[in-house]
Amino acid sequence: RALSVKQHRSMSQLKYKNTFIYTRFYSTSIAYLEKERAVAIKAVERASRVCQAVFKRLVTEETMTKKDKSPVTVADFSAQAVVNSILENDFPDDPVVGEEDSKDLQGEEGRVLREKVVDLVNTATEHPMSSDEILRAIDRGLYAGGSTGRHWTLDPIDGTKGFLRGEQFAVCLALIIDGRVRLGVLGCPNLPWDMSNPDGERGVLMVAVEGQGAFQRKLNSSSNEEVPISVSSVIDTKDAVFCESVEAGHSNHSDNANIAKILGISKPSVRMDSQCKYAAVARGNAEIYLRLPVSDTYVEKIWDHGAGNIVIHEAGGRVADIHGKSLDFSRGRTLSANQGVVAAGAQIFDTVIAAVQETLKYKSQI
Ligand SMILES: Nc1ncnc2c1ncn2[C@@H]1O[C@H](COP(=O)(O)O)[C@@H](O)[C@H]1OP(=O)(O)O
Ligand SMILES: [Mg+2]
Ligand SMILES: [Mg+2]
Ligand SMILES: [Mg+2]
Repeated sequence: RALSVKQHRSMSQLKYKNTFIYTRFYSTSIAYLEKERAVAIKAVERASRVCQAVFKRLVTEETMTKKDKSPVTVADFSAQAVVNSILENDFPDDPVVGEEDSKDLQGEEGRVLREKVVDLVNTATEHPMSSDEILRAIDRGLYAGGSTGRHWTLDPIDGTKGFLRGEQFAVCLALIIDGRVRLGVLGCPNLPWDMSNPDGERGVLMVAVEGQGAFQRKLNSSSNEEVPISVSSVIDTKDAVFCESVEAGHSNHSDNANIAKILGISKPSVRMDSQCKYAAVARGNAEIYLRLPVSDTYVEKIWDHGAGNIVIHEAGGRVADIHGKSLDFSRGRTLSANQGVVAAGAQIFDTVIAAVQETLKYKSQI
């Protein structure tokens, strides 16, 4: 699985010159998820471009409100349609667990929004799509998920609130096989390429396949160059920086601050929307991601953590819930077996979980 690109290429030539023996060898152990990786990158790149176009043209005009009061824009629907139609084309048998559905785009009530979505999607697809085809593509995301077989999970825009503020958001796509995340792509259009130069070039895509490491590449670039990434080498938590949600309604800022105090952290937290927090930890811009639950009833969704989870693992980090338990992607559309999320480099991970436990124990006593 960890063969170099050169080795991959030589095996694929053998595949064409010779017969099934090589084909089988190639497909099971050499090119593990090679096609899926390329297609997922293409899909996330296209969807990211759609989101950026929407931000330029539409964000300030109009947003709509979902029942749960989260803002949903024409970009969420368009990006889901774009990714799902690319996946359908290359992997017609793969179901998708996607965040959005077409309900709000249907009938006379949905007409205005639907027309905008149709317009936008057709700027990003190779072949024009009809309105019905677009609604159907969005609803390919209704799959229930589960512990067997393969399915994708998609958050067409994670961090809608960040997107609307012109700050961080991410297009997140992951492939789950038999209940485990095997491939993840994070498109982060507003993330600076170099954090030490925040006003410089923006747009990062991170990609990870199980056993192959994590990489970043420039989004919106003709270059396919990929750079390996790894988590920070900081081993003393007092030198660490932690990141958390901007929205206090998504993660408990005061619990997060207590944990930081126990860890001896003196630097202020980095507040960032979306799975860009995983990206920041994966390339060592921050050491820890804390997502302490704000309520006992909120259940995290698989599309909010799938891609980030594998990018962190492949960059040398670990991810678990507040009890130190790995995230279980086999339960369906949600992470119903888990509560909250903690991510950090492998070397400091156990120390961070211990601080989380201490904070929670103290809270339960008062
Ligand atoms: N009470 C909650 N606890 C944790 N996450 C939440 C909560 N409510 C919404 N979210 C989700 O948090 C994610 C954004 O996280 P962040 O603030 O870290 O960027 C969104 O996907 C959002 O889902 P939704 O799209 O359903 O609103
Ligand atoms: Mg949402
Ligand atoms: Mg989300
Ligand atoms: Mg979303």
